[in-house]
Amino acid sequence: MTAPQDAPLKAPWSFALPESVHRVPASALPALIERLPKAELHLHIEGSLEPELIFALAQRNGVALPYASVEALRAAYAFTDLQSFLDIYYAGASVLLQEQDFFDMAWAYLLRAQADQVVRAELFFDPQTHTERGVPFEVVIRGLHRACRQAQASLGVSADLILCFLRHLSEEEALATLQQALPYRDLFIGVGLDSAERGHPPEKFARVFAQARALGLHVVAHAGEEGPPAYVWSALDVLQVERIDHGVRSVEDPALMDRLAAQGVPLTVCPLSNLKLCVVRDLADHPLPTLLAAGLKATINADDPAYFGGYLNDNWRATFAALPQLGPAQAYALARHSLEATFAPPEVQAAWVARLDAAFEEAAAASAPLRP
Ligand SMILES: Nc1ncnc2[nH]cnc12
Ligand SMILES: [Zn+2]
Repeated sequence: MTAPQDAPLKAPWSFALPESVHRVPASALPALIERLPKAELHLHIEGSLEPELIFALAQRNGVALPYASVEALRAAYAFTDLQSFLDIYYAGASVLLQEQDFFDMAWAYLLRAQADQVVRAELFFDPQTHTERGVPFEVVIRGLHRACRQAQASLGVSADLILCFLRHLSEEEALATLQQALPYRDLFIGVGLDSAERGHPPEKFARVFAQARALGLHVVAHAGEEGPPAYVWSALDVLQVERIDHGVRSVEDPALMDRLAAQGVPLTVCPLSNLKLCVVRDLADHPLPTLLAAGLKATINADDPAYFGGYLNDNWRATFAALPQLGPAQAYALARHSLEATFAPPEVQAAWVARLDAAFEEAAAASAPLRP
């Protein structure tokens, strides 16, 4: 007699779940999560600057820091909202002066990403944070780009850069930054929008995003982190973004949820960031399961790992530990969404998805009961 087949889980996503997903027991999930190939799509490279590297660069560059030690700096990482974090984050970036500093910061992150099985990283950088202090744009982008190329060559990690405009500054300053970036057009793949969200709606940057699109650049924007669902609507309608960064407040607006699901717009969700910046009170309250159940293309990302207590796999681990609604099907969907939401060519994405499927197949086979 053959065992009755489990009814296939009804997945609301754009792909069928491989059959192996149903054969992975929940007990095998923590180890499997560590090994899954993933993409990191929401990572501010300046937010990967660990206190130890801040102190080492401060010493190398003769920069005075307002903290006596690594421990004193780390102790200041107690945030009440986005702005309280940004104040410390911009201060930390002040030690970055030379091309080698930008390389060292990005290289440290890329090594860490490789350990978390990141196959693709699309890294945000904030040039205005540096050019405002007199560091030339070229110094910033050449150091970061060299680390990305070396990651592909020696770590097998595919990495590219996304230039973010600071939304607390004016659109004129963003336009000037885009002009400054044009000679280096081949060294970055897109533009984004970050920094203080409240009071700085996406429509403030309509013209600079139109210019970026006309140049053939990819476009993404932070929206719906602290800001209202209306900012997600205008990021889609006015900026015409391809992905929404964060977007967690979309759960407050059922019509917006329908739109995001119908259009398959990826959301780059950052659970530990949301916890540390008090966007959610507890990870157990995080809307990620609701987003997935509604068929949205949600992904897990680290945002600013040096400040929020964890890199990519730390985010996966903490999120799955806090939310029992998340099982093997959701792990598969989250990893697959991340790979298919990259700006890599479709055939490259397909090769990564094949590795994802193989990881699930291997875990299912290893968990199968032995036949007598
Ligand atoms: N979480 C975040 N939100 C907005 N801007 C940022 N810059 C760095 N991290 C950020
Ligand atoms: Zn962010």
